[in-house]
Amino acid sequence: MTKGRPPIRPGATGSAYVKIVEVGPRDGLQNEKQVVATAVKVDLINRLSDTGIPVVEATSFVSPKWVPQMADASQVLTQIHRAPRVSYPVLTPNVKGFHAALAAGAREVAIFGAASESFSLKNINCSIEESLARFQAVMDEAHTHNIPVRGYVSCVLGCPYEGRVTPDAVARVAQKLFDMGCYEISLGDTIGVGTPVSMREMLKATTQVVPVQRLAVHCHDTYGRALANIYEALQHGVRVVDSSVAGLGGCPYAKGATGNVATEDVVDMLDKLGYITNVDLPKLVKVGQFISAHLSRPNGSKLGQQAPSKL
Ligand SMILES: CC(C)(COP(=O)([O-])OP(=O)([O-])OC[C@H]1O[C@@H](n2cnc3c(N)ncnc32)[C@H](O)[C@@H]1OP(=O)([O-])[O-])[C@@H](O)C(=O)NCCC(=O)NCCSC(=O)C[C@@](C)(O)CC(=O)[O-]
Repeated sequence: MTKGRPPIRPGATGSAYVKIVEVGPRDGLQNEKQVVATAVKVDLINRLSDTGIPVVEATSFVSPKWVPQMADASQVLTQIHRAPRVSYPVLTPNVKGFHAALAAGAREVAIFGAASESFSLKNINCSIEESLARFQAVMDEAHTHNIPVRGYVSCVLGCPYEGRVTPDAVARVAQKLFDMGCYEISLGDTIGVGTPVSMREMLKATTQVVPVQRLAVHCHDTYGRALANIYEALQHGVRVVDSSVAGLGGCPYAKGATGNVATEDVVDMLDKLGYITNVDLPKLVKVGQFISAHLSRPNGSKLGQQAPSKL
């Protein structure tokens, strides 16, 4: 254990516990220019599963014409070693994706909408209203098969095509997904333009319609403000944070957006603030170094760039 870290308390759930949702294998790798071999994805997920992270988003069942990097979704999901206390949600934009995910053994899925019309069109080729109808069909199937569904709202603090997105627009979509039955709504700052002020305004509106215990934040780090924005969200009671090991990623439909905030840096900040994540940070740092080396890319985690003796 790192010197000065609070003791790990397995199963801690109180308000000091923050759930980390690792999205690197999906959100990170979907945007890689090079083809990443299935075996490497599986290795990455297995290593992440061994760090104490409770949720590892594994892949997405989307059109391979739209996102070729996720074309091996079924192979990834069937080849990973599933750790007993880890869940492995996958993205399913429609019923076709849901059935493919189910056939590959998915036990949890996520639907993904947006608070901006233009982004919805670019990302999933339909309007917000149409997307909600598609998602309802996924929810119905999920209900039949007893599969929990997570919901995403993209562009909650700004859109690459429309600019400002109002807090009310975010709250509207978040509420629809929640009312549909999503157990958790992840609020995505897709292009990392948010600030603590815009995060505050957005959460003020969204927590009016969705209980804060059901909200997660998903911050990209384009301008280096993700940790500050997460800190702000913590002040409002948010206790679920999405992040990506080594800061992998971006979104194929949000040009210029860099990766998610690095999981290592989030866990480190939470540790230093006295929150509990149950994540083994030195192990996680090694996973970030492994994938960065494999992809021959700079490690997007500040912590991951340090020498092991300094951790
Ligand atoms: C949503 C669709 C499928 C609609 O795509 P479409 O073209 O409108 O769909 P369609 O129903 O007209 O079907 C067209 C073709 O796609 C196939 N198809 C249809 N559905 C599927 C499926 N599920 N899996 C595999 N294939 C599928 C379908 O069979 C057909 O094949 P064809 O007859 O041409 O050979 C498409 O737009 C798509 O795949 N988009 C990809 C979106 C995506 O993955 N974006 C990145 C993830 S979102 C994100 O990163 C943001 C997030 C979540 O991280 C939060 C944040 O940061 O904000």
